[in-house]
Amino acid sequence: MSDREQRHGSAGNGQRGRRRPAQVKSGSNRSGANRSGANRSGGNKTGGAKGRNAQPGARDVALDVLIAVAVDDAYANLLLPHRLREANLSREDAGLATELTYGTLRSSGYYDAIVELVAKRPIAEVDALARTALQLGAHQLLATRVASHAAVNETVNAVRRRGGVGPSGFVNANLRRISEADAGTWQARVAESIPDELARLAVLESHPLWIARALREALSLEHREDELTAALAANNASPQIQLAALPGKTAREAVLAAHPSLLTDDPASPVAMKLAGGDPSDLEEVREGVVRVQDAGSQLVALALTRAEPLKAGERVLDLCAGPGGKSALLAAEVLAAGGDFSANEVVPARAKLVRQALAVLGDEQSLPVTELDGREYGKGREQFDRILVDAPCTGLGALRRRPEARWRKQPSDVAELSALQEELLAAAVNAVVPGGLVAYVTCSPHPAETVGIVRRAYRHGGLEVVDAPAICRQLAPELELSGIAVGDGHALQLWPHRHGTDAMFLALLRKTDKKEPE
Ligand SMILES: C[S@@+](CC[C@H](N)C(=O)[O-])C[C@H]1O[C@@H](n2cnc3c(N)ncnc32)[C@H](O)[C@@H]1O
Repeated sequence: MSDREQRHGSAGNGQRGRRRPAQVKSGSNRSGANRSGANRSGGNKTGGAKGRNAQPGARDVALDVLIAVAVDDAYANLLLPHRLREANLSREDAGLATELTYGTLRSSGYYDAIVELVAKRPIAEVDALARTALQLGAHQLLATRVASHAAVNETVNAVRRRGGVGPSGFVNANLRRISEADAGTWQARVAESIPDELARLAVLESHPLWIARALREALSLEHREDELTAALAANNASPQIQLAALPGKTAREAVLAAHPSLLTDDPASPVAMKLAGGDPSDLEEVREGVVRVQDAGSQLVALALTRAEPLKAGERVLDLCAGPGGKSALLAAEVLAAGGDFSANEVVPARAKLVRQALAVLGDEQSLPVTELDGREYGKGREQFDRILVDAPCTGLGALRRRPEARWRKQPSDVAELSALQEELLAAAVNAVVPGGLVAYVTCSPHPAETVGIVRRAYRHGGLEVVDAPAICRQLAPELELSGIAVGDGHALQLWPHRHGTDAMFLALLRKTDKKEPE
């Protein structure tokens, strides 16, 4: 029976049919366990389906991608389109394979917790193929409307096609056990098995414990710890595609009017729109480069720098960490429209090339120069700027909903490494800006060590005042409910997927004062 025949229809759009579930126990890092367990399986690694002679179905494709992600650190968003093309699935089965892959990846930690309960063994002792297939089967059973018998039989068949009878027997037995209770019952059983409240929530919402703790700490800066469940849950939903109309190149209203059935306006930025469905490149304006695919939070924080006060002719604006150029395009459009000078910098040459491509519709390399320096070199020479964006390299914990496997790959040690670099980049920007000039410090992470921690240290060095970023953003996005985080003598802004429908972008706007106060 084909996937299509057996499926009663998935819950659709990446959302679960009922309640979603999740992972860990008492602080153990499932991410590490995941990979070590996977690697111990050895053998075939991602080598493809053994003895597969029929056309692969949706579950074969999903299983293939999930194993490549678990064992070979593949990126699902890169590999899946490739495998879908190879398998030549119907549109419907391609949709099912996509939902199964992303949904399983997001909730894999939770499904591991269920597998531990049914298999009565630590998940690290389950080999990679069986573990991945059990996650995939559990996802179908508990979070989609796929019929139970199809979820079990087709998943077991996919394992057989790939790995032989040994793992398929284990997968069959345990999927049958999972199928004996409904999603709510499993949720209750997993919850009962984890006494610690935060660890329980982390597992139920399928996040590593350290990330759940960091998000709770970030929310506590706004006295909103009670939003933690919503914040975690938002990372388990597929984001809607948001677009930006490039100022001076096109107007949002004109684009909205041209595509009333496809686009709606998005209140998170003055140039933002939401795409109802389909491929953004179907829009002529996207193909022309005057409308860009861009998270609305990214738009808002970039525009906060150019609109904090009116740009004057001749102002020099720098994007210090520009690759791949999303915010550069928006900033450059604003600066050129005001008669200013824009330049960008990106240390990785391949990404600097992407910045040049992103800027091409606005001007040539002479009018919009892109340098390839380590950003920490800025501020050492005499070149000065009136406004600088530091969109710092960060853990990306604010965009977990976009990369389903990312949460299992990040490590707490990444934060320490990146925060040292973030601090130096911000210091370089402060040196490179003129007295009275503005620096926007931005991360796509709400982790306090990457956000307020960095800004507070820069403020303590003296010579800065904290401009009220929430107040500026309220003017740009009056419909958003924006609270502030106290930093220095002002407030910074933290956006959230669950509250604002954007990535969790952080913004601090800093003005260099004339004289430097002693520390
Ligand atoms: C968060 S991304 C910037 C995203 C970009 N602003 C956009 O909207 O498309 C950070 C960028 O900083 C770059 N980067 C990392 N270390 C850097 C350094 N020392 N100097 C300059 N850029 C750096 C990374 O390669 C990455 O492209």
